[in-house]
Amino acid sequence: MGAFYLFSYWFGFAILCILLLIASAFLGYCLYVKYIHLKYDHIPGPPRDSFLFGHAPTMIEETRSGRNLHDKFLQWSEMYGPVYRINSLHMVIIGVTCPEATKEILMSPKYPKDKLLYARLFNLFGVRFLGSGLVSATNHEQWYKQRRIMDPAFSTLYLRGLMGTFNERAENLMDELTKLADSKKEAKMHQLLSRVTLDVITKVAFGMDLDLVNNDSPFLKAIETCLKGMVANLRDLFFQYKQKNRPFIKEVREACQFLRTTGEDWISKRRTAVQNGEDVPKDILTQIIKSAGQGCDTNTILQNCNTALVILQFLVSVTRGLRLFFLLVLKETLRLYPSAPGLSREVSSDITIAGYDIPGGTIQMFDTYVNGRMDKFFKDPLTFDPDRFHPDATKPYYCYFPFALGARSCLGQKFAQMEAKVVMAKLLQRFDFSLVPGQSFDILDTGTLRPKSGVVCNIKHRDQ
Ligand code: HEM
Repeated sequence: MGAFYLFSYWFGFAILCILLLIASAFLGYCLYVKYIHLKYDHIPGPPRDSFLFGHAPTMIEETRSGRNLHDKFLQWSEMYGPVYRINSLHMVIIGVTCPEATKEILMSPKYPKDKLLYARLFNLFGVRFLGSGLVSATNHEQWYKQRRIMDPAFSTLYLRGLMGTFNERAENLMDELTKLADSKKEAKMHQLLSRVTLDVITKVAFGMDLDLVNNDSPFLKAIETCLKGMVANLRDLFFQYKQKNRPFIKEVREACQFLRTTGEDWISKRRTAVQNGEDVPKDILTQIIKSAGQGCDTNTILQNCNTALVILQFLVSVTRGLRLFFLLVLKETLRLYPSAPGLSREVSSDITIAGYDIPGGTIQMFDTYVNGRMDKFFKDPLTFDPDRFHPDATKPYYCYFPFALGARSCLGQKFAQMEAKVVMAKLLQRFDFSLVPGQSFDILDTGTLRPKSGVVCNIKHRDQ
């Protein structure tokens, strides 16, 4: 009996000590959060939803209810000025719409991509996702090594040689549209364009004939699922710990694994073929394997191929102004509907932006969607006017960056433009489009932005 009492006494004591420890750790953490608030509260910002979670509940709710989070950032930028503060736990992100700061920070390699966001792309719920590929590498040396390997495969000269493939894939889409126009059936343009985009990259980059315009492929679903998982994981720090998300997390892991093994398989077959001197397609993968030489492992190539595939879900919304001059239309479309609107950088030392002293160690966030819709940068910002980008018009000054800026700008910019040019030229020459009533210009925020109602169109042959 005595032993039992003694055990209960010590057990109770141990529990009490543990509780006290947890309480003091929590108190210490709260004090730290308070210190962070004091350190940054001279920077304007919306009222926090809660002491601990800061603005995270608002952001999670925006995402959960299907609204575009970037509209919230736009609202905050308009209310609080060129720099505003977002808190979440002990972390602070500064939203910036000051052109001088945008120029300084995005154009200089001195400010790396931030680890908080980009390191979360390394793994997705425990399965390797983008690794330290081009988009997600935060270490400059590591990034530079890879970019040097990838650059030649995305040069204008090299891409011009792939024009035949661009054309051939775009023709598949035209055939499908011809069928729809003949049978007077509606065309789900967003879906079709997503498919042709992926079709082009898998052919141009990996020499694969998936013909996604006419066939379903687990590939499409896997990429969609990974993208969804990526956004959920980025926007809600506790997403993976919530019981109700378990089935979805399992799906994401499987999708990630599927992309990885498929990519590994394609790459290792091609490496072997190149090493054996076999006749291989003159595509981007061959170019990368050759320029990487022996020093580049499958992993490095794979993580960049995965990156490219995920990125290719970015789609230009070709809903308006189809008959206007191509490049201006494309630029104006990306002003209002940028596919990848947000960028962030880590600023390790103190900096002054628009008169506000910002302590070192913060993350600065730049948003081309927000800038593009502010009337301090673009007159009547919601009016679609391609002439804003006319060569004679004043160029936007560091307030327009749909392909990012500086060294870390989009590697695939020329690729995307070339592809859009081929597809749009064919579309314009051959068909007339009218939106099916009920379609809106609303945006679906899935990390990348896309048209919410799918751009369903009635199409007619142009000569009819
Ligand atoms: C309309 C189409 C596209 C848009 C709007 C776009 C936009 C962007 C943006 C904003 C970034 C910077 C991302 C960040 O810093 O987090 C980026 C990076 C990148 N993009 Fe694109 N992109 C497009 C198409 C493509 C295509 C077709 C490819 C490849 C085939 C591609 C490959 C890349 C790569 C590899 C990076 C990382 C570059 C680096 O850090 O060195 N993109 N893109």
